[in-house]
Amino acid sequence: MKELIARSLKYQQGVVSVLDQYLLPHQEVWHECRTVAEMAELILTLKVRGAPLIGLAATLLVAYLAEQGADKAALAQAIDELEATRPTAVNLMHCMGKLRGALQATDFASQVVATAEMLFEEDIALCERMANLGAELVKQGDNILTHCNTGALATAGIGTALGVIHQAHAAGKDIHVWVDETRPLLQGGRLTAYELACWDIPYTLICDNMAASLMAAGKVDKIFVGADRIAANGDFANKVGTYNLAVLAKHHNIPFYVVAPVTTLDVVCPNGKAIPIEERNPLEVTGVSGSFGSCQWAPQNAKVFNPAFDVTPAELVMGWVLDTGVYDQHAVAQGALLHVS
Ligand SMILES: CSC[C@H]1O[C@H](OP(=O)(O)O)[C@H](O)[C@@H]1O
Repeated sequence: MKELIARSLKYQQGVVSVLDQYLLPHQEVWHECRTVAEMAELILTLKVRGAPLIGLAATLLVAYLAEQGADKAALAQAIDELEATRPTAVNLMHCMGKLRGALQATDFASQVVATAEMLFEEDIALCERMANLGAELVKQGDNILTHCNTGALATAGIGTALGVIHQAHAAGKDIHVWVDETRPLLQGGRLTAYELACWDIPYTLICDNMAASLMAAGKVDKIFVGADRIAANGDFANKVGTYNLAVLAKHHNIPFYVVAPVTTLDVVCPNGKAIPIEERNPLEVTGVSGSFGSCQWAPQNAKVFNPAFDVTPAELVMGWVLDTGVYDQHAVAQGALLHVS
């Protein structure tokens, strides 16, 4: 496999390495990964996270095993086990499906490696196209609100929603970003703030419960978020708290955009009700972020509801920014997303 390098994932000197996103922004720790169990643990604990990145990390691990001489049955099992790690992000299913196709070839090992290289390099190009298309929607001086983390850490390229923000800034549009901290794991406060600081993009960090009053005060011009799965009718799943923003945006008449590559589309999924929502460990809610559950602040044995995602109905979305174009509510209602992937 050729050398492949992204912000939080790389294949270099014959090994797959991932940046531990749970420890960012205060520690940059890379983990070498040589087994399915190691990669599964990294994904399950969100050391490796972000819908596109999850799929690519799992893919590189399978390609590494293929190069190490794993047989077809072992590779098929690796694909199944990695696909089961996180049920909502369809990019993982997309990548694993492509690898299953490669396994059908006589020269399956080289086909798996070639597929991994293609998917990795494809994501870089998809991010570039989304960033350019989405940046056209940003006006000079816009105050943009975003949720969770959708930057270079979550993809092999510049990111999805944060890629749009990066490109708009690079085009000199003098923007400011409101960053939702994104409870409970603080992907916004820890990772998006970190990426925007690295890019010298002005931002202000807020708690998730502060977005409403900012919108009411007229301080939010547009909202850009990522997605983990977009259904055929345009309903989409994204980090929990996204639906809140969409309802508030509708109430305050603020343009609300979803930014995602076509690999996030699931046209077999008819609508948002059919998207599986991952529920996670209660300790993520009751513990201090980064303490791995060790520093608990909630009452002992508190009953906890911890869905990692929520679903936003298509009617709350002004536009879907995909790498193939920007689709408005009319186009999506006409089934435009069915003919994209
Ligand atoms: C371009 S990342 C898309 C998506 O993934 C994140 O979820 P997680 O941090 O749990 O992997 C978040 O929902 C982002 O919007």
